[in-house]
Amino acid sequence: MDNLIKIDKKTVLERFHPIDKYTHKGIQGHALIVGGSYGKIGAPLLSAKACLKSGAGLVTAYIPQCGYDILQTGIPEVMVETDDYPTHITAITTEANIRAVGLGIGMGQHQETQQAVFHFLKLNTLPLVLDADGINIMSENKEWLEFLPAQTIVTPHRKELERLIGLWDDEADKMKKVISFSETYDLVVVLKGAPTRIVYKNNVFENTTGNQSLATAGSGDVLTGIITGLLAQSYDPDAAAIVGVYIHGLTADLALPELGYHAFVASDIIANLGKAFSTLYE
Ligand SMILES: NC(=O)C1=CN([C@@H]2O[C@H](COP(=O)(O)OP(=O)(O)OC[C@H]3O[C@@H](n4cnc5c(N)ncnc54)[C@H](O)[C@@H]3O)[C@@H](O)[C@H]2O)[C@@H](O)CC1
Ligand SMILES: Nc1ncnc2c1ncn2[C@@H]1O[C@H](COP(=O)(O)OP(=O)(O)O)[C@@H](O)[C@H]1O
Ligand SMILES: [Mg+2]
Repeated sequence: MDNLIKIDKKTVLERFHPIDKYTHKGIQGHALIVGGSYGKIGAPLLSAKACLKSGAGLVTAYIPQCGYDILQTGIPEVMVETDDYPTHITAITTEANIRAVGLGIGMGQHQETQQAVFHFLKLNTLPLVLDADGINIMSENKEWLEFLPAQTIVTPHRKELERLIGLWDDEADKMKKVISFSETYDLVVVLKGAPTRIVYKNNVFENTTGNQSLATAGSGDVLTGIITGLLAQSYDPDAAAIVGVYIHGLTADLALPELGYHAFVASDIIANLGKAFSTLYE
């Protein structure tokens, strides 16, 4: 592919914003993570934690009631707003001062949740990351794609991509379809996999970090949190996606000597975020 740009340390440093000595949490930005359902509260927990540990100044998680104690205990630094319903999301309310939203992880696709997404999208103008059930709900209601703000980031894995754009013949056909989809709706498409590729405006970026340790539950939920955290820090959406996938993959490379391929879990991505970001200051 002739327009392919490798995401290496140099590409990332061209887009990375070191944290200013005199910043404060207001400047670092307030992110909102929306997701979770009964049995899948771990997804917004992992995502919100990763978001905060990627430099966002404040993080609020919007979850169903059943996740309240889990979130507050699992990560006390994150603020929590709960839906009126116990097991799934039925409305999505955003507070003032939110700068970026990550939506869909562990959320399920209940009919009431789909309606909540519809009403949210009709009013929302904030930068947005859509993952997991956020993507699946758009696949069920393709006419809602029109409501996505310009440069919304979507982060499908292979199966989610298939639901969103339909089947492709081969790799070249897939890339052609994704480029056309990205242009039609002005989306930054993060094609998660080995390797992860990012498609935006006819540019294709390919990540150089990461390994098979990332094939573990919740690793995509963590990526959504990282990218949303960068968006809240006012990164351009394509830059947030590029820096986010590089740092996410790097955590697995840094952890490899200690954890190997088997014992690495999504929480280890979060545990290694500090080391990964620190390499950008060397
Ligand atoms: N602890 C938690 O709360 C977790 C919640 N999760 C949530 O569970 C929901 C379902 O997500 P899933 O992705 O598991 O379900 P999906 O049904 O969307 O995707 C999984 C299916 O896709 C297939 N597949 C094919 N190629 C794939 C690829 N490259 N990567 C991943 N899968 C591929 C798998 O074999 C499987 O059949 C989402 O809302 C997600 O956020 C998961 O992230 C797991 C952890
Ligand atoms: N073999 C692999 N090599 C590199 N990265 C991988 C591999 N398998 C999975 N990943 C990464 O792990 C993440 C998995 O995301 P996803 O399937 O959404 O997980 P989940 O929904 O469980 O959170 C993606 O960022 C993907 O690129
Ligand atoms: Mg996922």
